[in-house]
Amino acid sequence: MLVRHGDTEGTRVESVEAVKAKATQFLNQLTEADFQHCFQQWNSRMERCRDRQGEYIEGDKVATVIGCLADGLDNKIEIPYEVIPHFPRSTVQGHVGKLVFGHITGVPVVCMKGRFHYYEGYPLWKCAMPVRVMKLLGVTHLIVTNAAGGLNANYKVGDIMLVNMIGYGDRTRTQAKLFAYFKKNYQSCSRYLKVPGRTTSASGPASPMNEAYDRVLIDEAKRIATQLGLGDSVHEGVYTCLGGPNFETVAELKMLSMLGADTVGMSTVHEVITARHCDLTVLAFSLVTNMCVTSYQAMNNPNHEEVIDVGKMREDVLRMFVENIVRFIQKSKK
Ligand SMILES: O=P(O)(O)O[C@H]1O[C@H](CO)[C@@H](O)[C@H]1O
Ligand code: HPA
Repeated sequence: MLVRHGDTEGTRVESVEAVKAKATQFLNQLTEADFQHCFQQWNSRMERCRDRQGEYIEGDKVATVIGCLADGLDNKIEIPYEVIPHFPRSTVQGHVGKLVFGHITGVPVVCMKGRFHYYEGYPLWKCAMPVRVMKLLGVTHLIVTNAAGGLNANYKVGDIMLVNMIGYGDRTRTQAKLFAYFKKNYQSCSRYLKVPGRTTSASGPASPMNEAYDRVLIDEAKRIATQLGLGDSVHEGVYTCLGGPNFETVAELKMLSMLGADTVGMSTVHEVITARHCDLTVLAFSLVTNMCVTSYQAMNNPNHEEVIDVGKMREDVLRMFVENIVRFIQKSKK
């Protein structure tokens, strides 16, 4: 919910109607050109955005991209994507298509019920546009979730994998190679996103995407997992995004596996690139909804219904997990 949070006047929550009116008015001011401009001249644009934002939003917000969580928010306000000017529409089965504002343990959050995928026909910049909107609304942290196929043989259906594309000690050489491979893709991805290219020296540690996934949040999420008794089912690994909408072939999965990927899906990467570009702190995790089939003989192909079912099955765990993470973010800001 767009609330004045921890402000000096002691007003924690405005009336729901007042907040809704302001949010709608604010979103109505945004034009497609605004978003295009955001991508092209980010720095100066952000100054203006900050000014606008200051008109009615103060304090810190947390955003999550996790559908089920939206249902349990306190003081919920739902804004269907259709009423938000220039917003894409959800076309994927199981993706409802609403921005939901509310609170998690007293912390103001905005959730997306339904995200946008490249395979729906949207350009990547448009798939990631909600992240820009969140930034404009004052969001500071983005918790991105996805349903994904498990490539790592140690994973099981229902497990959680905290995304850590690269770096940090326990990476293998294969994963370092994978990063080099992805770095190239980031650069071409950036072009689609209309983000000014980020160049890196051949040998340098380089791209800001190295720290895309916040180390403090990853470590805290692991600690929370242990505390919640989820220890064995929570991992840290490499997420890969392919274009979809088809599930991957055995050959593709073998290749990804050899490159060191641990989960595979069809989202998240462009959202995270965008979030980092507008300086949001990011935590991302995959829910392993199916194990990838890497044998031509296997008969158990993945399907979207299975993905939705496993998502539902793990809803309570995900909610608990995210609530604790949000609580930590809030505490760490004080
Ligand atoms: O990445 P999210 O949106 O969680 O969804 C995943 O699940 C769908 C496949 O069933 C694909 O859209 C894939 O990307
Ligand atoms: O196996 C998968 N592949 C791609 N995307 C997915 N989303 C859920 N499972 C999968």
